[in-house]
Amino acid sequence: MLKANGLGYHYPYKNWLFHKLDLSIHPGEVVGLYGESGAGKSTLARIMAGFLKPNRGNIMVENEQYPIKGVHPVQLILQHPEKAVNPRWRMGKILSEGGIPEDSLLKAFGIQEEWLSRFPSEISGGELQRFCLARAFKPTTKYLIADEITTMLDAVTQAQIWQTVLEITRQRGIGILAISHDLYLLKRVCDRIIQFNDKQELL
Ligand SMILES: Nc1ncnc2c1ncn2[C@@H]1O[C@H](COP(=O)(O)OP(=O)(O)OP(=O)(O)O)[C@@H](O)[C@H]1O
Repeated sequence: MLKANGLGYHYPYKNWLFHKLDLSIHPGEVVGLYGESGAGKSTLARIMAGFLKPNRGNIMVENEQYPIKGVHPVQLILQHPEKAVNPRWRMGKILSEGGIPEDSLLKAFGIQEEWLSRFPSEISGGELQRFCLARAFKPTTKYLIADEITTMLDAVTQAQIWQTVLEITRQRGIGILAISHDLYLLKRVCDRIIQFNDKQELL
């Protein structure tokens, strides 16, 4: 289980974004996080993925407390995949960073051989997001934090990507925290949805 207990975070000299937040995701469960712009969703995403230390509270993944040593079992996927890749590397090198993904993953995401020799600027945003997802599904990955991962994509690509993500996570028992301000999307893909309320606490 991925479990956050009493999390609190504020940026320096700012008010608390959240101050006593409990959240748990079971293996294979898809949990939606819905909230208004600026509520603190992306900040929470970075904390859950271990990139940012909370001011209070703690997080456990499979009974191990953060910070995690070695390859992180919780992988973060961002809205803008271009921010998650080295623009000077070709896609083949980006993909194999931290281990070469299985062929079945590349096939599932429809990643074409010819894209591997291109730079990130030479493929579309949707194609780049497929690479970032394939890279995130390492053998050690247990949870995915999906922060508005299809917001910038057209409806058809959005549906294709989510279908593939859900197929893989179901097969592997991977849990997802799906963050979005698109309640319609969350209702389609999630087992349950939680939201920040006026007091910036989870309902
Ligand atoms: N590095 C930072 N330093 C100070 N304040 C920040 C920093 N990053 C974000 N903030 C502020 O913290 C608040 C929460 O930001 P965050 O990006 O987590 O919200 P969000 O719910 O993901 O919003 P959106 O849906 O618009 O992406 C915002 O008011 C934002 O301006």
